[in-house]
Amino acid sequence: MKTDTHSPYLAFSRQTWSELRESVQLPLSEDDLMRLRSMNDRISLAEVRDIYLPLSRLLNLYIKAKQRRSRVLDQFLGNEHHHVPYVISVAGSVAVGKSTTARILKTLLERWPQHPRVTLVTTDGFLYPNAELERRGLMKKKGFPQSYDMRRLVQFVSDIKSGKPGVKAPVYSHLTYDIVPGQEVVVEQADIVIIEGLNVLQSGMDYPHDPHRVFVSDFVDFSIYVDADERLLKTWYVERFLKLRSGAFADPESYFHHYARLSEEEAVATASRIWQEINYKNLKQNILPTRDRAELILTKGQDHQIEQIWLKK
Ligand SMILES: Nc1ncnc2c1ncn2[C@@H]1O[C@H](COP(=O)(O)OP(=O)(O)O)[C@@H](O)[C@H]1O
Ligand SMILES: CC(C)(COP(=O)(O)O)[C@@H](O)C(=O)NCCC(=O)O
Repeated sequence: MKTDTHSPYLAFSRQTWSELRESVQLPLSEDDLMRLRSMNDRISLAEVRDIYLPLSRLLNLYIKAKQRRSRVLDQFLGNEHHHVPYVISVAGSVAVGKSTTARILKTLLERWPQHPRVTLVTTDGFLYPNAELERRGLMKKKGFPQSYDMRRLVQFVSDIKSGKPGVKAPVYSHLTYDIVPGQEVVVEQADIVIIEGLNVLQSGMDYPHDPHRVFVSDFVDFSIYVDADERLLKTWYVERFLKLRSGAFADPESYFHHYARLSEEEAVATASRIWQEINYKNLKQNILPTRDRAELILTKGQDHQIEQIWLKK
């Protein structure tokens, strides 16, 4: 572990961090391993053991401390104890692996007796529907601050943190490339809510078109930023696009059905263009500048291996 007195972060190498797994009392069961494997067969189980397992232990300690603190406050105020979920956010570029990280954390955190109910929410549900984006001339700006109904997202997180029952979030489909009418995720009795999206560390400054004073981060207990070199990000974006081309794009319901007919070379060129014109621009302008607001930064190298961990002191 490196300590630089001027940095707000403690820096861990992969090796030092992985040694912390010794302190984890809940080893992975065969069942956990099966669940993780069925989620994404490219996830390395060594990675789960060395990186994500110690992280789940750290989160478990933070959550228990927060639960104790809120019981003390209720006792002091003479209030009946009410249950409020612990909120974890996961930020980073498109294709860095936010949703995979969020799903691994959900699987691991559910195993702890203090917080078995974990709900996952993605902020893409708060994108404006395509019809509205078209009306505003924003179809090529999906993922940029202007493309989200940020006030609705902030209200959603605020409702969760005020302990409201049955808080609802809209749902986005990567297949139809649009909000799914009538579908919603309901957050009910959750011990932990994981909110994943490229915008979760953004503040009012990032929304000059719609300035607001309350941010998602005001309601988040622990924030994570998943980071990687931009060349790796582009490779992962193109690889995912190629995978979708031979899978989901073949579905006539898919917004990108016409991409299924592209040759491999054409598909790589199309994905590279979308990356360069939309997602890379968004990364540079709106996502990367929020990285240092995170409590924890996971820096990935080749094959999604986490090489460095930065934890705020
Ligand atoms: N830990 C990991 N190990 C192996 N592959 C991964 C890992 N995380 C993500 N991927 C792959 O990288 C691509 C992007 O991941 P995804 O979670 O969809 O990213 P995001 O939600 O940030 O857009 C996907 O093809 C996914 O299978
Ligand atoms: C819906 C998104 C903004 C969000 O990305 P995610 O949270 O899945 O990383 C992104 O996947 C997207 O659609 N970007 C627009 C350009 C593109 O089609 O990739």
